[in-house]
Amino acid sequence: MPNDPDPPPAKRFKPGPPFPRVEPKNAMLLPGATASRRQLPIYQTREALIRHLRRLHSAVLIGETGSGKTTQLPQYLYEDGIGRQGVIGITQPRRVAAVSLAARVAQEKNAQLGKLVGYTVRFDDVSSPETKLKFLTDGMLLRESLGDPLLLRYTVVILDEAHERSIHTDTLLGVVKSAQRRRTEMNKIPLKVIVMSATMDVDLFSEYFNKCPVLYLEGRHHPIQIYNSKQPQSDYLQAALVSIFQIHQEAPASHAVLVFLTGQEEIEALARTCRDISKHLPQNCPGMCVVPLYAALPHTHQLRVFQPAPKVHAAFGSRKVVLSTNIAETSITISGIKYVIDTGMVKAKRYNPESGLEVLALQRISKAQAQQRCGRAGREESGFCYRLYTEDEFDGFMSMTVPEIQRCNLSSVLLQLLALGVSDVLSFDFISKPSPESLRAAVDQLSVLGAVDRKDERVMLTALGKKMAAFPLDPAFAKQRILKLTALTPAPSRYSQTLLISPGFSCSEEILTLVSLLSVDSVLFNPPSLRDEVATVRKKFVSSEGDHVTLLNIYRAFRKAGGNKDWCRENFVNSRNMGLVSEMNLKLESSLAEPVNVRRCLAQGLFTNAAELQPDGSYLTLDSRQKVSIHPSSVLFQCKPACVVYTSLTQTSRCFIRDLTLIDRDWLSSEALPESFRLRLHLSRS
Ligand SMILES: Nc1ncnc2c1ncn2[C@@H]1O[C@H](COP(=O)(O)OP(=O)(O)OP(=O)(O)O)[C@@H](O)[C@H]1O
Repeated sequence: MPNDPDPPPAKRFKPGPPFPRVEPKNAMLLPGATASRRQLPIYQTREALIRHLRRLHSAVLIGETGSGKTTQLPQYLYEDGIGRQGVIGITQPRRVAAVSLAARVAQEKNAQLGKLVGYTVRFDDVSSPETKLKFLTDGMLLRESLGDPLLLRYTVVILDEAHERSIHTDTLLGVVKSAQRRRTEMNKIPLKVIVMSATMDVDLFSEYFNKCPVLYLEGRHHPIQIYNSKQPQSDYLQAALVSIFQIHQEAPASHAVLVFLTGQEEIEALARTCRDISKHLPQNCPGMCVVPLYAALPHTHQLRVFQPAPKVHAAFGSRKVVLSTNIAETSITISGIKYVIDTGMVKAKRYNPESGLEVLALQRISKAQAQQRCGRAGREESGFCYRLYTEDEFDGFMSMTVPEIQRCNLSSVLLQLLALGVSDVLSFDFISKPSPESLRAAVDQLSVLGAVDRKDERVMLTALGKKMAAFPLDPAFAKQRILKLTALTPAPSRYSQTLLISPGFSCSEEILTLVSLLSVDSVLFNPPSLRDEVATVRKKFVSSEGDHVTLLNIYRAFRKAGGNKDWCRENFVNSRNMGLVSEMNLKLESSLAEPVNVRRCLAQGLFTNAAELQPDGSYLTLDSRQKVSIHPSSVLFQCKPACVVYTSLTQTSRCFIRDLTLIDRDWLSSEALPESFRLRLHLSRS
């Protein structure tokens, strides 16, 4: 470790109050409970819980992180014969949680994964007709509801981690509530709904489900000692680095560390620094195995966090240090984690309905998130949480995270609701209403795309809109031959336009392929430590026309190589994710369309995402006049093109545009684009 003037954590941090601990009382042994299951706090209340839940239609369940809600409650219900006529579905905001929880519960039930206990997540369905306990992402259940609005396959739906308030959870809450009511009205098997979390606004949820009872689970399995920084930290990354190495030099190697950071680049950079520093530590220090975890990481790599650290140091063992985004914040148990380091920061979506811009911006977490982060320690034994912010700073955090539905573009959600037959989408029973401006902006956008018609105050799905809604990607993917895409998530609605107009440019195959490539998890590996090597091998694919054409070149080469794994490794291509796109029957032939057609089509489809070079070298978005910069990962980074369209916008130190295509500004004057946009374009030029 380089000269480090900071005192050890115990001196830099101030202890906060420990989590309360409830000693287990004498409990009756129930069938199906193994010793470790019986030790969880929820076990003490099993009988009472079941008694209440047997008669309740809806309930809110709140209990400490790690008390056993997610892994135990579904098993209790099943073991006590509740909901056995159908499936007990447990939703999770994230895929990695759904998969790891299903694996844990299957193990506890001594069952083969995919039989009694299974999961369904994007691209991966490990369930069968035998599956009674099914873990799934809330997005997947929402998808299922399109084909089965009453959710008749389910007898119980447990909405877990409801405090996260993702757009899918909030929409699902309304869908589940409506299915429950309609099933009762139609005398069908009732649907039991249980909303769970350790950190939620219980009154809000109880009120929403007709003032249903709130069940409190008392007790914490293992104590967690929280320490707050004594001083505000000006550089949370540096503070995290110092804390990691102080723990590393003081604690036994078996004590793993989990650090919460904000995004891929930050994580990869810190991982590199940690690996470099750990090489220069004294001989008697344990080895360090740094494991990154973020959404864009291939799924198999994500699962590495659950494995023990490989023995890199024969004599002193090696410590697992997990560097993660908020993907590890809720639900999951990572074995060995004794220490959590919480930077208090997160990258979250923000939407401005006036500009139509949706950006990812760095911000402080909420108190609920801080508590969830803490709860990732102390799961197998007592733990510690080092918060890189002071108690005063913590007091200033918002208590709950602002629901995503109030800070993102709503067009995909509205389209799904319309497809579900919701007659009045603008007054849909959302648990927290989105702003009228966002709703109006979403309707406007769908209307520009031809997905909806407006009559008076009513919004109706057009025949085209119905087709669009059949696909989870985005309204515009309504094309029969990509039916296999049904497992993808919604992409920004701006792709819609692109796909719709692609036949006019004779480049439907290219655009379909592009949208798929941009919608699956990253198809390319870009390890920062090998940046130069990656740049060298990618040179042969790079097009001066931009990232989209470059991506198509890589895809074509992948198909030509027959998806060969060695080829993928050499070219830093993620063979699994690329293979998924290829399996979708996107047989892109080599010279179907001229790249210029693809670019023209992208320009017209993504017209709201156009940006123009300014005399001072910066870029301004044409629609909302926002200052942006080209992200260094773009092949156009060095070229300073005059005008581009981009796929996404990320705000970190600056507002970066990513995945670009070079365009001619005049293409944006096309009659096909809305009059209002052309007028604005004209004004900006004059
Ligand atoms: N994969 C696992 N490996 C080891 N122990 C596990 C695993 N999953 C769960 N556990 C044990 O079971 C306990 C309960 O986990 P569970 O996910 O059911 O709690 P929870 O109350 O839902 O927590 P949270 O609110 O954090 O999701 C954990 O604290 C841990 O002791």
